[in-house]
Amino acid sequence: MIRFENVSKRYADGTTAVDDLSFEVAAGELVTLVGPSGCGKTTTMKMVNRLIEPTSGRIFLDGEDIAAGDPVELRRRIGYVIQQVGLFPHRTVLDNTATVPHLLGVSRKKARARAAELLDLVGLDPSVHGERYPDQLSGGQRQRVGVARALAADPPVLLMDEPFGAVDPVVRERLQSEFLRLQQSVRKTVLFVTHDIEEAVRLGDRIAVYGAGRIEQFDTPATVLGAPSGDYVAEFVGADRGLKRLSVTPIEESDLEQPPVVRLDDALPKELGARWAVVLDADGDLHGWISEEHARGRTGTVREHARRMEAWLPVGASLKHAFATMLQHDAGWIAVIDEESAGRFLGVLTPQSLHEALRRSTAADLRDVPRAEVELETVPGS
Ligand SMILES: Nc1ncnc2c1ncn2[C@@H]1O[C@H](COP(=O)(O)OP(=O)(O)OP(=O)(O)O)[C@@H](O)[C@H]1O
Repeated sequence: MIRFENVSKRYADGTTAVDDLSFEVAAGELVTLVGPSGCGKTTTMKMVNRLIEPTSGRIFLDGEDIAAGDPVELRRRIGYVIQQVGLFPHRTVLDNTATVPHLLGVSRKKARARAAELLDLVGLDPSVHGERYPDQLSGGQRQRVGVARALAADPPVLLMDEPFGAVDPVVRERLQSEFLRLQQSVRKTVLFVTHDIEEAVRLGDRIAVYGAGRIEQFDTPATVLGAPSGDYVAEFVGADRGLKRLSVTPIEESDLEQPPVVRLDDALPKELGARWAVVLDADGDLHGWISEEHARGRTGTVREHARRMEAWLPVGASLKHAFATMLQHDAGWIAVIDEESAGRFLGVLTPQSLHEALRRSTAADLRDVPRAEVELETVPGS
């Protein structure tokens, strides 16, 4: 969808901002450009919508060399979100969002109706926030309007330059989750600039890690974290990259252990055969758990002695989420269920299997990377 071919940019004062850059972004892919200040991320992005022209090399959008066409026409196909949102101060939020489609010839009524839908999509209530002016919104709400406005003309490509940089960390995390959810439904081709590695890892299908004017590594978050291409990337992603990797590795069914299982309506067994067992209902759904200590010497049914399960997660949740849940409930294991099939119990994850899962994902992602270059950190407590 977007292809850079040997692109360089030298500014008039001799600064080489981007040096012989070649990469490709697939349709519907979200690529984060991450790196320290001044490494050329913004320059890269602004060459895509021709706010900056390259000194050499070519950029293709959907197979067409962008230098050949009209820049205004080009920008209609590209949404642009920046940190200083740039909303019109004297227009309401709804009008701000409807402006571009209206300029493109959509009737005012239709443009406003679409704007209301988009505000809703980014988590703003059009009937409440739509009639306000930009200075009557919080920073996070203004950023949401920025995203809604960029989507208003339904462009296939979105360029986002530190869009969540100006808000506090809690709001930023919320905006990131909302944006990820939104991207799942709109599937735009996105270039997203950030200097925050956490943000890059969380949002990117792939990450381009920049050194001065060049991409040092361009790969999935899991691979960048599991096998940094060299000292520069290793240092940039941070010494805690093993922990960061937890957040990009989902729990898979094959990671799970199978503990003893008892049914709710069974008679209490004499021995559980383990320190604890999982309790399922007649449909195989998770009910809770029972401990050997609690069951020993007692009679009756499992139901009378079972405890409710607090620590559980759906399959597909991240290993980080699993680890956090274990800590939160002070639990040595957590149950994993299949939400798609109404909560069917699949198995449990322990610190041991969590560590194994991390190893498994590293091995799977890094098939082509020599073993000696793969670094893993152990999970604390395992
Ligand atoms: N108009 C310009 N004239 C001269 N040099 C420029 C110009 N714009 C940017 N530069 C330089 O080009 C280099 C890359 O700048 P760019 O804005 O692309 O970096 P960045 O990675 O986006 O940085 P930041 O994270 O700080 O925004 C920097 O050294 C910058 O000083």
